[in-house]
Amino acid sequence: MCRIGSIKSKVPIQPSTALRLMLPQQEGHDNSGFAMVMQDLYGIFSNYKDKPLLSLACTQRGAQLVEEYMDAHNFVQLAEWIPIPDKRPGLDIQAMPYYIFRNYDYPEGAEKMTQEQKENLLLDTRLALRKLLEEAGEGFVYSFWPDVLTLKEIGDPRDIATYFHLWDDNGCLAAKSIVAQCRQNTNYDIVRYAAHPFFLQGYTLCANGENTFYTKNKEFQKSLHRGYIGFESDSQCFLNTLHYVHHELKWPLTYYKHVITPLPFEEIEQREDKDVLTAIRQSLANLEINGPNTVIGVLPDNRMITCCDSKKLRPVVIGRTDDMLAISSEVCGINEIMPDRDQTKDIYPNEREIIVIDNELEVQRWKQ
Ligand SMILES: NC(=O)CC[C@H](N)C(=O)O
Repeated sequence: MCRIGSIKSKVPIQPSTALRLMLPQQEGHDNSGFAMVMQDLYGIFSNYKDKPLLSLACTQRGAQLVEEYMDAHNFVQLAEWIPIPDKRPGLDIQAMPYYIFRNYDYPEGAEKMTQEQKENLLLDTRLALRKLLEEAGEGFVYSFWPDVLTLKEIGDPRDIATYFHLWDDNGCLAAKSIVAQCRQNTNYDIVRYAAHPFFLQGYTLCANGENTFYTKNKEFQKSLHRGYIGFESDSQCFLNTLHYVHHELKWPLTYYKHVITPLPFEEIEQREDKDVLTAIRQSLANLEINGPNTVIGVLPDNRMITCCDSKKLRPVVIGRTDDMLAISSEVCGINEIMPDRDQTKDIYPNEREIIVIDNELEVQRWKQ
């Protein structure tokens, strides 16, 4: 069983806090993937919050291919962070030669584009870079979006942090939102793209569990949107459905839960909104999920969410102080980073709700 965790804070935090949240939970994963997505960035990217940030891991040739592509498509490089790794012997990490985090200015003429056109440009650019690197076997690209940084690796999270100097708290990387996952592979090959969280057009998501409707979800999703690709982990289906319901159909977020874990027909019959709920069940049955699962997500407006499968077969807990809130598979992670919080205020979400944390750290519980 993987472990998932996230922190939303009023003051910027560094990755070491997210690692301290995750490490006490290490019994639950097998070093098959560690990743984190940082959003609402401070540190070295603070002056470029509105400019798209590319996160990739590649070879030297891969870096060259990306540069050529970006030049040819008139993206102008603004700022860059290329970590100089700590290569001490004995670290459990399957590192790539280069990690590149680079802000670009939009191509000329982008100021006339609508928000939707810009979002499509960024997605299409990421997909094109992914294809380029994949075909050449020279690297991986994880996100290309303003104010979002993704780091993915295979190995022991503690060693990965050492490799990237994340224990040093040197102020380079800081954010008000971090989502992290330590993976236990229950799917197929161990590959970088399978490390959660996954990212798509402002939506971030990681999961703990199994989606036994993976094949059904995947076949349907492939026909819905060009961004629904890869499927290296069954959990990517949760992200695609979140994006589809909220971004493509533009439905209120509450319907996400009704799509992935609909109420039983007997319960729907008792509800005032039974026509809508029945229509959803009938038309989007292929997006229902099954199996034990908990997910943590972040929306384009930076709200953070969590919800569980319909039987609550995977744990999750939320703890908070005045300035910081954390979601975690296990309470021991929260105890580590917030030992002095009021534990009586911890929230254990139930199987029929979505928890939404807004940017003031107010917690809303939306009953399905
Ligand atoms: N152990 C887990 O929770 C695994 C999550 C998911 N099934 C994956 O392999 O990516």
